Amino acid sequence: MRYAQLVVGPAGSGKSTYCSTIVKHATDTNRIIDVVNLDPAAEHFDYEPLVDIRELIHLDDAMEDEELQFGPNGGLVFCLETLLENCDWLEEQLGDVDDDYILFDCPGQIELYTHLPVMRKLVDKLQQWNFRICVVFMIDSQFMVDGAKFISGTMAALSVMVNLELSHVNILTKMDLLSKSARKQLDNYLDPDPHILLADMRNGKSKWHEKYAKLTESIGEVIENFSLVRFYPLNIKEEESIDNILLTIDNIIQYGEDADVKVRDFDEPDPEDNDE
Ligand SMILES: Nc1nc2c(ncn2[C@@H]2O[C@H](COP(=O)(O)OP(=O)(O)OP(=O)(O)O)[C@@H](O)[C@H]2O)c(=O)[nH]1
Ligand SMILES: [Mg+2]
Repeated sequence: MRYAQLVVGPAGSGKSTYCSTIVKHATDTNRIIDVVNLDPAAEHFDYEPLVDIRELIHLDDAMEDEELQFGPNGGLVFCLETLLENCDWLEEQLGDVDDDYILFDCPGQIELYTHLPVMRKLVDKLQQWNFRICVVFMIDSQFMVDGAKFISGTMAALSVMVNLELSHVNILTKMDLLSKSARKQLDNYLDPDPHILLADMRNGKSKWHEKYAKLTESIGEVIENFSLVRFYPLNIKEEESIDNILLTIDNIIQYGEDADVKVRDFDEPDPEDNDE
């Protein structure tokens, strides 16, 4: 088995920062976690990538090509499709290491995860290569501190879940930037209760909310009924917070459990061989 986190989410939500934070935490705790950069337009990140899509194709290649003439978003999709067409390259770069653990730092265009097929296809490839994958959907906590935004963020998370059909964790990033009062507000949502959300939105009493109160209510019920939509806060300034997130994801992809089995097998004395 091999292990992977597919780190996705809107532009600037903190994906690359998360990857470097996890790598550092892993190093400090004697683990090896590598990162693959899948953002063909990336300019800066604080980790040493194991594989970098830009070595295969850079966004500029797609945009500056006289025939292709892509804009930034079409260009990005083109780059990822090129990666899929060259998945032998990716497979070779990844190597074939048993029990390896890799974070895939993805681009920030949300449509890649909500409805385009390209990421889904990449996931299929990774699964063929024996990766057990957890999607890690990052969302900036600063955009989640009122009812309407929370519902909108939740719907985004849901559509990623439905499109990628994988184990899934939602992470609220940049918790260190929240004020005390914003933090309190957010706490009300962490175990999503649509009734709190709705009451909160009704307090706004805008014309729109009056008119669509029923719609909002139904959305609230969908969120509650799915109860899959749960958010884990991450404060990268607190080691314990990072540790909790990693532990949660490790459990989901069953990292360590198989290794335990292997150790046990190994320790079992072989009756045929008394030398070891
Ligand atoms: N204070 C604080 N800043 C953060 C945190 N995470 C990210 N940032 C900042 O937010 C900005 C965007 O972070 P990135 O990690 O580049 O976000 P990204 O999701 O990789 O962005 P794209 O790849 O462009 O989609 C940077 O200036 C980071 O320093 C966090 O947990 N706390
Ligand atoms: Mg990034």
